Amino acid sequence: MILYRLNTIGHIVKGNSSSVIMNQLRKLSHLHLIKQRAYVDGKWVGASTEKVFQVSNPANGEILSEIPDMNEKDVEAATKAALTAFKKWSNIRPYDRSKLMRNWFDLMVKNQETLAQIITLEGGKPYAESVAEVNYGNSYIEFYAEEAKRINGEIISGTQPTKQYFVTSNPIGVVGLITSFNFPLAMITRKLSAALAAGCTCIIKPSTDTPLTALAMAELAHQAGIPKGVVNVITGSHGSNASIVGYLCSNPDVKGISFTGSVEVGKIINERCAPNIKRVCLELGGNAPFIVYNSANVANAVQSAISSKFRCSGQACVAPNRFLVQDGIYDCFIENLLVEIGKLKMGDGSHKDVKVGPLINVAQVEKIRHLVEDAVSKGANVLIGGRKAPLVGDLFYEPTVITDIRETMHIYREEIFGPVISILKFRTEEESLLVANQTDLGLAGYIFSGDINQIFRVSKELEVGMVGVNEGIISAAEIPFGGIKSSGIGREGGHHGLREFLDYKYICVGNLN
Ligand SMILES: NC(=O)c1ccc[n+]([C@@H]2O[C@H](COP(=O)([O-])OP(=O)(O)OC[C@H]3O[C@@H](n4cnc5c(N)ncnc54)[C@H](O)[C@@H]3O)[C@@H](O)[C@H]2O)c1
Ligand SMILES: O=C[C@H](O)CS(=O)(=O)O
Repeated sequence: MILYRLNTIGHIVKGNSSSVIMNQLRKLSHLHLIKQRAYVDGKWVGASTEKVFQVSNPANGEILSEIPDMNEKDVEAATKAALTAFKKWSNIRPYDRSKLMRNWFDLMVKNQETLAQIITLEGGKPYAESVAEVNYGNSYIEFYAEEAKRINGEIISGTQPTKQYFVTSNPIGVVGLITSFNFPLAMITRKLSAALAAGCTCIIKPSTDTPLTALAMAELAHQAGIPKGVVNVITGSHGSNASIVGYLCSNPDVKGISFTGSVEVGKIINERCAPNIKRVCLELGGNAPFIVYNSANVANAVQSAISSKFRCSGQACVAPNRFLVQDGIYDCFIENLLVEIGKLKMGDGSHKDVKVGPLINVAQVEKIRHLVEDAVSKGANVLIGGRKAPLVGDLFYEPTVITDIRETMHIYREEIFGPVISILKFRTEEESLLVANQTDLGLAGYIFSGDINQIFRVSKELEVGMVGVNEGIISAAEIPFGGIKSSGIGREGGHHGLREFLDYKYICVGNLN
């Protein structure tokens, strides 16, 4: 049988690359969680067409694996499996759901190193960041394994003596979970854990660029005893995503879609779900302002800038996108920032001293290049970086600081999603708020100030879903993560995240005496 392999740039190459791939897999053989099949109805399966696509390491282009390039027929099979499983999963005792989720959590913790290696291999982020992501992602499983036991109803005391009012919370049914490339474990557990706790069954469509982590997680869910059909993972190439996700959006048996990704694709999904009035939760792009006032602790502001900006090489939805620095501490902030950026080492994330890895693909690198070149052509100044790093690898862009940003520049309004700090100087608080809110996105925002009155004033006025005050890393399993405006609909994490997968049912018992 000649295997047709659709590689990531869409060309069909005939089957003699299997030796390359098997050699690569042999090198990874200790990574027992690297899969070459998708996971449907408790079984490891290929695509009905036998098509595959390749997953590569963005640090060096090495092929890591070939996995199924699936289509609507494959998604239909997964949907049927999830529908069958829902009847039982939604009716087992919450304590039993909780126990199975706890089993999965324990296996995810036990396999932390292998999971982190897979994240670094397919996503490129430094290994230490991958370990942090595994811990962060696992905290959602732990949190919702507990929440599963506390999904209670209500008894409402009414004004009518012959009636008694009850409210129950019930799982919405089969849900589609579609996730982005940048946090391939945490973006899944943030949705999947809440959905499982609520009693829903799931069809996961991970990013085409980083699917291996999802498949590894499915293996551990299988080992944990989570029943067949409860968790399903469908994989697809860039050319297959629209049909796979379109099927999930339009099939009335799928009662909700939880999507993490770009605003552009989020809008497509929202439109596709509208005809069925399907529940949607959209976690979309950001354009976070990072405002440093004259009263700020500059050392803390600089360290926070580095930690929040260069996480995943700047490819984080909550990464600061526009740095607004007040005139009184501008020079001090810039001077200290350049010193710290000069310490950052770029390279393959599997090397322990690397702090900045590659971007995920050529499109991302070219987007960054265009944003910087456009800004420079309109008067911006590059203080450090500002160029690709071909000597390190095709997908590397140097950590960059660019100043004198103006409204006419694309970098002023667009989500950068790369290792580029763009800085504007401002004079007054009013000016900072005007610039900060001058975007149709509203996910996160950051304030660095020593004035408590200013902190509360600005926090109130910032048009975002989440505010970091004197802190650059704000995500946690207990909090309602999400944004406003075009950054999305709904929340993930905390008890708020459960509500995305639950419906209320009101029961009125009358004729009582
Ligand atoms: N708000 C959040 O919680 C959050 C978290 C992470 C990333 N993001 C955002 O995600 C974006 C980066 O992630 P990305 O590049 O993976 O996003 P993306 O929108 O390109 O892809 C997201 C998912 O949709 C799939 N997809 C791509 N094109 C599709 C199409 N036409 N139809 C159906 N599905 C399609 C992808 O395979 C992936 O699984 C950034 O904008 C970032 O801000 C937001
Ligand atoms: O990219 C977006 C993620 O949600 C970032 S975080 O790890 O949740 O902060």
